[in-house]
Amino acid sequence: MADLSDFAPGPLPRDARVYVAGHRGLVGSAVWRNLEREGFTNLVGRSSSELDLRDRAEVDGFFEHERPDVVIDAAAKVGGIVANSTYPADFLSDNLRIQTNILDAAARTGTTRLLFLGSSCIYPRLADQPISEDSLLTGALEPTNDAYAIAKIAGIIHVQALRRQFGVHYISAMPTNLYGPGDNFHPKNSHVIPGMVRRFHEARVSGAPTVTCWGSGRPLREFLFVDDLASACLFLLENYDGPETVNVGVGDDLSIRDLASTVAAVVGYEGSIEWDSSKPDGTPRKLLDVSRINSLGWSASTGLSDGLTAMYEWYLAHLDEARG
Ligand SMILES: NC(=O)C1=CN([C@@H]2O[C@H](COP(=O)(O)OP(=O)(O)OC[C@H]3O[C@@H](n4cnc5c(N)ncnc54)[C@H](OP(=O)(O)O)[C@@H]3O)[C@@H](O)[C@H]2O)C=CC1
Ligand SMILES: C[C@H]1O[C@H](OP(=O)(O)OP(=O)(O)OC[C@H]2O[C@@H](n3cnc4c(=O)[nH]c(N)nc43)[C@H](O)[C@@H]2O)[C@@H](O)[C@@H](O)C1=O
Repeated sequence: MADLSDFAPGPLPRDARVYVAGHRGLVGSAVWRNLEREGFTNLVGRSSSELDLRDRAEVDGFFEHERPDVVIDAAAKVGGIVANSTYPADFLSDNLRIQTNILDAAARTGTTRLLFLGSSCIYPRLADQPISEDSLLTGALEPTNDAYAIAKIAGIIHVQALRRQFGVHYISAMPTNLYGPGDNFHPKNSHVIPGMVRRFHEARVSGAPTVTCWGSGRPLREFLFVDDLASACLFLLENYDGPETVNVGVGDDLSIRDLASTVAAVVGYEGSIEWDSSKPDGTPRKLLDVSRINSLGWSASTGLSDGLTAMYEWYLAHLDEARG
């Protein structure tokens, strides 16, 4: 294994020991697939039942034993707008513990490269659009996910602090809203795209004349296909070594109302769509400025309709698994 203690842009050795935290989740499974495709031969993963990342002693023991060279942290308590507003204490506490345990253990046991994943909800609710990385900590957060956002902001600062104190090559990236194969299709706790895919699919199959979606349909959101994020993760580990976080998105957005029509078309649902205004809208707009990652040489490659089609094919092939 080559010495990775000095950063130089370029391919990581394919025999580097890479720990993908959260390797069974939406992001972690895509990262794992991409690393295998790229020829990595020494991957490490643990499910939450094998290793509870909230438990500091367990995490210390795991790192002492496995001593990964590279860590991609895609483990977190994750959910859509309703899950975030219903369980804020869990989103704050679980995520602070998971990321703190991983970051401290990695630095202590000699992990040389690490990528921490946050989320675009770390930025102020009314940040200027598109949202640049410099908007961090310049205004009040969106209340439906402030607890989760504060945990993720702590992760960014923790990465910066470890770089300053120990000189490690750890970085962070902030993805926009994601979707893809292996998503969470829970009817209440999921994000908007898997929630809609499931609802429109079930309505088409049952012949229901109406599907009800949440909120006003007016908020604007940007959506990144998860395999594109997986390629960005490897790209950043191989090409970026700075304290500032890096946004990962596609650079354009659409209204939730237009998203609903697009998902309905992909699924083949032809009934009407109604809106439940008792459900929260969340932040009015969340479009990332992706010029930093674009100027480094990476951009997203999967369009929304292609990504949704691939996701729906996966859903149809994994109906039992997807319904939990
Ligand atoms: N989905 C999205 O739209 C977005 C996600 N992100 C970020 O991407 C990352 C991954 O999210 P995503 O893949 O969607 O989430 P998922 O819920 O699909 O996956 C999360 C993973 O974390 C693991 N995990 C959770 N709690 C624990 C624990 N206590 N101990 C060990 N492992 C645990 C789970 O393991 P297991 O399956 O074994 O239980 C699971 O594999 C997160 O940091 C998230 O904030 C950022 C922006 C948007
Ligand atoms: C990734 C991101 O995810 C969350 O923030 P969010 O962007 O608000 O994400 P969401 O996907 O849940 O909703 C987007 C919009 O869509 C509307 N909407 C319509 N119908 C459904 C629906 O069926 N399900 C859901 N979930 N939303 C729906 C919904 O009312 C909202 O206006 C945060 O937890 C945050 O922490 C975070 O990081």
